[in-house]
Amino acid sequence: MSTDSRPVRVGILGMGTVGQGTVRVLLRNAEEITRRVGRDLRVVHAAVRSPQRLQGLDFPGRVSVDPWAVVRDSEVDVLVEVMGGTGLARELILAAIDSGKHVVTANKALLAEHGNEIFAAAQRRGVMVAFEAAVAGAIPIIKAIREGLAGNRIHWLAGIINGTSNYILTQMFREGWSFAEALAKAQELGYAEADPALDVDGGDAAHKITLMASIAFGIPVDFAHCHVEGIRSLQGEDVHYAAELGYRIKLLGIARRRDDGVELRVHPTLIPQDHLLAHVEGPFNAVLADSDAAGQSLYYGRGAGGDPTASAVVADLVDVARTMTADPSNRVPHLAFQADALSPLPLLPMAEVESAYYLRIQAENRAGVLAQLATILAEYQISIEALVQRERPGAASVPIVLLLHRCREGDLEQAIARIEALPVVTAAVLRLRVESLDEG
Ligand SMILES: NC(=O)C1=CN([C@@H]2O[C@H](COP(=O)(O)OP(=O)(O)OC[C@H]3O[C@@H](n4cnc5c(N)ncnc54)[C@H](OP(=O)(O)O)[C@@H]3O)[C@@H](O)[C@H]2O)C=CC1
Ligand SMILES: N[C@@H](CCO)C(=O)O
Repeated sequence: MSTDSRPVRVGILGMGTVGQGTVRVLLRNAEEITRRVGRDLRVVHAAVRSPQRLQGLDFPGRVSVDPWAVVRDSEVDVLVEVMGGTGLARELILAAIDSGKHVVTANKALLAEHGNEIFAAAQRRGVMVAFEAAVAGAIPIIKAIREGLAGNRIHWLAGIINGTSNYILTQMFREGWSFAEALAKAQELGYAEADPALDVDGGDAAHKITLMASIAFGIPVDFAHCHVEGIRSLQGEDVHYAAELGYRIKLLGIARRRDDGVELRVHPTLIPQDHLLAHVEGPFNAVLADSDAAGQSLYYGRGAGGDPTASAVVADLVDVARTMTADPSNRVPHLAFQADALSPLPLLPMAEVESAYYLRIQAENRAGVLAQLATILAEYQISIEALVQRERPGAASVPIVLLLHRCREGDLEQAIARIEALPVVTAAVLRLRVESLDEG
């Protein structure tokens, strides 16, 4: 039992999907939480732009429309930031840290872009910034990597870490919904970001893999060098060709440590259809970690939505409440490694990445085309593993799908430029990466 039995007083910025979920979970599980912490966690003040959003919620504290009122409230010990954005949210969090408040946030965009500044400020002031909810919703992935795998050298992480885009891919390609229908439903269910382009264009997954790379490899947060591609370019025919070749397509975030640097990338990826990750559907997330002692470990759960995200926010509140009286130097470091022991490993450009590839090449429907493609690829020492070409009698052009063995992306890009310049090739080449997700 803690020696300080006073309630820990919580202020919340934002009472939308996550904010309301957090209050609901805190109220519903109050007794269990108190038994775990040894003190009550009590929400005393919340900020929301439209207070009518709180109708129907048995909200126990004060409500302000001005978020600064919560930050400046001397009765607030811990600030939960779940309003989103990277401008005002940054100022509010820095001010809260400056006044000695601990912070819990679900805001991956803010931490991916300003994490180094925020963690440094918290380190100086001796307060905690906890962010379990920022990555993979309910899955305790930050704790798993930062603490559970702390004895390992982590080789790589690969994750389905955007619930909205995984939900859209599932509904489009398994249920036959349109992109617009699936996105609208994801927004209605509270999965999507305020700006859903962040979900479908890969930015949200990039924020998350950037944070995970930092805690896995002990490197500063460097979102600017993360390579990002989303799901908009995917077509039904790619999903079907991939299936024919034995693969499923998922939006993956990948962070891989190499001797010469770190690969950090988000893109649609073909993965073997019998792999566990291939069966992660709807708003669920999963992260596969490959490390030297543990081998491969897989973490699976709900990646978005009010209650699942609240589960992570409340877990962080419990952690903060348990350790807020401890000497700051004895707490778990924000980025898993001691702040003065971060590695300068560079993030590698995509040209240096090695992968297998799927190409869809639209070309004139006549003899000799395949030979031209094979000749160009051979000049870059790129070999073909499999090929799919359907007869389409009478069609002026046909898709040719190639599965390529592993090669350097810079070489492939040069070969693709040569292929696109061929007079027989009628459209831009679609290039997707293929990952076997094998150990090591
Ligand atoms: N939804 C999810 O599944 C997950 C979300 N997150 C992150 O959590 C954060 C919140 O997301 P979510 O709950 O979905 O977002 P919502 O849009 O549902 O809620 C945001 C809340 O913040 C309030 N707000 C925004 N700006 C201000 C302001 N200037 N002053 C006062 N209140 C403000 C809004 O008020 P009003 O309602 O009046 O506009 C609203 O109550 C984001 O950073 C998001 O990326 C993280 C993991 C999962
Ligand atoms: N918009 C995010 C919320 C969870 O971080 C997603 O869909 O995964």
